[in-house]
Amino acid sequence: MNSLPVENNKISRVKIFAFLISQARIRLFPLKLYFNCYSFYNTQERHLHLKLSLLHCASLSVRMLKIPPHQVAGHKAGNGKLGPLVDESGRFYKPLQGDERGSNELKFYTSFSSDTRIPEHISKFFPTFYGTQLIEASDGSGLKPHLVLQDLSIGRVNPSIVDIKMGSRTWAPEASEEYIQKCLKKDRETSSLPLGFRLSGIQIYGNKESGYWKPERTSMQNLSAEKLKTILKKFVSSNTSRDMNLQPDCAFAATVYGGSTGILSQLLELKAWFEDQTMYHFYSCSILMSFEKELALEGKNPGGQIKLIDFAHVIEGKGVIDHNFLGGLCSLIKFISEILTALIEHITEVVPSVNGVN
Ligand SMILES: Nc1ncnc2c1ncn2[C@@H]1O[C@H](COP(=O)(O)OP(=O)(O)OP(=O)(O)O)[C@@H](O)[C@H]1O
Ligand SMILES: O=P(O)(O)O[C@@H]1[C@H](O)[C@H](O)[C@@H](OP(=O)(O)O)[C@H](OP(=O)(O)O)[C@H]1O
Repeated sequence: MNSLPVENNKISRVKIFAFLISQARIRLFPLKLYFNCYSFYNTQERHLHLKLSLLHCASLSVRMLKIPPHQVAGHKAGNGKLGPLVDESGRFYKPLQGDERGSNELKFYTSFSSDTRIPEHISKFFPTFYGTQLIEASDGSGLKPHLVLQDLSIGRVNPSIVDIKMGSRTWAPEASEEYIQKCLKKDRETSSLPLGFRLSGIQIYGNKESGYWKPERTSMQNLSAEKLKTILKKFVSSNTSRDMNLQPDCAFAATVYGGSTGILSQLLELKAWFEDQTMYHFYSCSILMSFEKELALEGKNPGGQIKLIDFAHVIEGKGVIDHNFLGGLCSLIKFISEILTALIEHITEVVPSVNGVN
């Protein structure tokens, strides 16, 4: 788009007035304005009009930024802290951390989003990357660069979400000795080392009355295999958030974890790629698992999905399989498969006796 050459193209006061009026009614979609309104504008004036309208809309959307309502882990905005923000159009703004974590995550998104070697059935597991943008930081420190990502919770009303930090080891070989020691300690003290992943944060929707069950994050990180399986069962159970201490009934396991489009199927698709790809090593990356329980309650598809997030510690794979991530993924798949197998065994035990066969 060319900018308006002032000498050749004087804009009359009437036109400027008309433009200002249109700005007062700016809720109209700018393209509609561009094509339908003010036919007395010439092309260059219309281009200028469109540019200003878009700028105005951008500033409106910036004003509507808010703290993500469904964030379960990581650095959080609020109380003067720096954290991600979302807008109503479905964008998630993650502040670029000032050190190499920020530059590394930006490097990853830039390279991955234009990497033609990534098949579409794999890129769908990653948030869409829209570049970076300077926006007012949540800690009040002024304009700061943010990664602009697809908001994975957009359209969800009451999502159940779990952030699963993958791998027995959460540090990349290039990290500083101090950082390695910090991570080593945490990996040893949590389920990361023995089980290949840890639950970084979780929220489980109960029902309208009881709302969410959102336990203290640290209480979810060092679970034994048995307790971890119970949490993954609770995730897909009909228990309200007040009766989470009761035995989970796995009422929605089949529709959320099972089926041809369910979470297990998606995990297996991801595993097949990890068994082959040697381009990246995803240290400290998370799988975000979510679904909408109310849809399951209504007998509809609850939209179980997995997405990969947090790429601050991703490094080049240099032709080597990412055994660290793959090991964690196989372990997670085993947990979910066992939950589904137990469900099938339970049904085959119960159904014949109901029919009087046994
Ligand atoms: N694209 C996204 N859309 C919606 N929610 C997201 C998105 N990315 C992250 N989140 C939410 O934010 C949380 C933290 O994300 P992320 O791990 O990227 O942040 P972080 O501050 O780097 O975390 P950490 O401190 O663990 O390194 C996730 O658990 C999830 O709830
Ligand atoms: O070292 P970094 O890159 O700055 O970020 C930390 C890292 O992602 C840890 O894995 C995370 O622990 P979790 O397993 O709890 O997510 C920790 O959260 P914490 O500060 O809340 O412990 C983060 O601060």
